[in-house]
Amino acid sequence: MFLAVAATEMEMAPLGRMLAASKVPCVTLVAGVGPVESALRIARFLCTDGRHIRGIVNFGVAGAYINLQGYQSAAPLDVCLAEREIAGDFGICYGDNMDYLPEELTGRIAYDIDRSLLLQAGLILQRNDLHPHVGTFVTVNAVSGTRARGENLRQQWQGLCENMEGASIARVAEAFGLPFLEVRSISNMVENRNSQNWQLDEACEVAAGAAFLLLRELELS
Ligand SMILES: O=C(O)c1cccc(C(=O)CC[C@H]2O[C@@H](n3cnc4c(=O)[nH]cnc43)[C@H](O)[C@@H]2O)c1
Repeated sequence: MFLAVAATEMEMAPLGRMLAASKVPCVTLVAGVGPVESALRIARFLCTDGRHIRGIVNFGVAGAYINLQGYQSAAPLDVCLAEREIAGDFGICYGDNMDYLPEELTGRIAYDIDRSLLLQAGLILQRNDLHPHVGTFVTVNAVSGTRARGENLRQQWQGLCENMEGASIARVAEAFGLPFLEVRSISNMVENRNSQNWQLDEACEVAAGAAFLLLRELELS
């Protein structure tokens, strides 16, 4: 069985309904917002729950970086699959800019997603008419509240979108030797903060729908 992880009840609720209306076997966990709480709750779960877990699927909402170079960025309610996760604000902060400490001090801050699992996930979503953006997700402790900060993170990492848990969940999955996937739907653009532009409810539905498809079809593989 896969472990499906979301940060909040709001993100998990639609998946709970979809699982209840199906026979897809899956364990779910609401792991909390932010890298510390999510890593703690997942590690505790994996150490104490007796069930066999064959992989972790992290799903939920994310903020999309606005691409200034004429390339298309992800738009609200688009589906995004992580090919790489970065602990993007673990370092030295100069206003909107980040610099990073030596790896000897911090350990790795970048996590590549297993290529064959990512390919399988992309095909599953495509087959079901969801056409995911595939790219680098940046994990932050603080939601970027200015477009300038988002632009710096985007440029630094060729980032597609940001969230607050993915890199730490990838780290936990790696420590427990579990395959890891992350799928998110865009609830907001990373811009000068305007919470009226956020489409949280709709993005939670889209993200859960994508996670359900992945869980259903990966379970058969
Ligand atoms: O400010 C509010 O009123 C508010 C209400 C509900 C949720 C929030 C969040 O900040 C959600 C953070 C949550 O969602 C992910 N997320 C979504 N968009 C972003 C973003 O632009 N930057 C970072 N994280 C984002 C994140 O994974 C959290 O779990 C605010």
